[in-house]
Amino acid sequence: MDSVFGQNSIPTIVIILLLTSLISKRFFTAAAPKMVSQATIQQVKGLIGQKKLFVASKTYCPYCQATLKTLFTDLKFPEAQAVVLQLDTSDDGQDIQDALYEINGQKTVPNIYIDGKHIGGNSDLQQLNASGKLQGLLQ
Ligand SMILES: N[C@@H](CCC(=O)N[C@@H](CS)C(=O)NCC(=O)O)C(=O)O
Repeated sequence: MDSVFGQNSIPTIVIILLLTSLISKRFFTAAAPKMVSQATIQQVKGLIGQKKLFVASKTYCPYCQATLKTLFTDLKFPEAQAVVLQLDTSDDGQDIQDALYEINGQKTVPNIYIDGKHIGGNSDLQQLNASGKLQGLLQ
């Protein structure tokens, strides 16, 4: 019985499969996060644990400004107890952002930690503040 694909169907199917595989590999490779060295990941983990508060920020980011205002202006958290990194103005900012993504799966800034515990972004911080829990965490 003839195949529904007709003659030469097998080579055609093989070529289609190969092309599909090549195209999808290209897409998935482009979407995959950049590889970060273990050394950078360890360095960033060190920065996260260095002080009570860690914020990875960008100077132009309105969510970061809101977070910094809440922490340092409204709640008067002492700047000396915080590590605040401005990723867009530092040479290794992109590496740090990639490492943070590897560590906690968050791609955006601000990327906030308190006592080495991942808080999340600005919306998470504002929720904690609105619920009255943030001040306790910062004590
Ligand atoms: N829902 C997030 C929004 C944060 C956000 O969108 N940040 C932007 C900068 S303003 C960002 O990180 N964009 C990607 C990037 O800069 O790599 C939050 O509340 O923190």
